Amino acid sequence: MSRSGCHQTERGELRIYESSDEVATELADYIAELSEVSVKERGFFAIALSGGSLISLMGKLCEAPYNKTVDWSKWYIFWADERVVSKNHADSNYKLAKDCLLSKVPLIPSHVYSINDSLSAEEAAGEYEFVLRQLVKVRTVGVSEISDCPKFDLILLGMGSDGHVASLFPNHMVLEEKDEWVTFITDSPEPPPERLTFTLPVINSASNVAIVVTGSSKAETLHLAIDDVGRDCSKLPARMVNPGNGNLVWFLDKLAASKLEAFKCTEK
Ligand SMILES: O=C(O)[C@H](O)[C@@H](O)[C@H](O)[C@H](O)COP(=O)(O)O
Repeated sequence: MSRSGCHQTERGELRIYESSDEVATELADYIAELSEVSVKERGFFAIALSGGSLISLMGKLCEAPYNKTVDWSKWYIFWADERVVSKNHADSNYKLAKDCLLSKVPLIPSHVYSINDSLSAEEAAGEYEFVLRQLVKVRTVGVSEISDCPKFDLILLGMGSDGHVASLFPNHMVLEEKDEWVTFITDSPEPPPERLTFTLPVINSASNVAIVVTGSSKAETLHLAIDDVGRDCSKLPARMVNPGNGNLVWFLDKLAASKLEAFKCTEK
């Protein structure tokens, strides 16, 4: 029996693939499908991106058939986290997404909501939240039924080997933030130190959250984020992603999934 495949667990749906190439293809299918459903149902597709390897995997969306079949004019693009650097800096998540995807598909430029890079971290977080509040009022971004938070059609996250998602790092006090939608940190354990990030209430109010993880260096942390390991991992950021009224899907390659119960038990 192939150890790849889908597994429904209490921590969401696990989709495990042979290679990161396969992850990229399936991820593109999944995003294109959600875009079609959201545009049909709401007239918009509000998607939030992160940084890291997930963005190059999304590059498949520039290729056929997606470049022609996706209704790019209905996409509204946001960032679940951003580094406080200028937009043309190598560390900018906006630049990464622009180079890998956004500049290669026919998006409407005014639908791309990048973070203001001329402000301090605190000011930029406040401004981004203000912008989101306006878009929620007019329902370009949906509104959650369970909180006063925005309800993104899709939030895409990667996971660091320490278990961070977006710029929510283990043991950081922003994990406790309940009121703000967008917050900032100035002491990121990974450079650059200043970052903006969606808070957990916003991530957990989305209709769909996908966490994309590849490579063996993430296997042990992924095991802690997904399996019951007999010790308290409830404060691991990746384990705190739990969209109450939405769907959580993990896109994994075999290397990242190698220590998961769901993966190992198909061997027996
Ligand atoms: O801006 C960031 O740093 C990211 O949003 C961050 O959360 C990233 O997604 C993970 O660190 C995984 O990155 P990799 O997949 O490249 O390891």
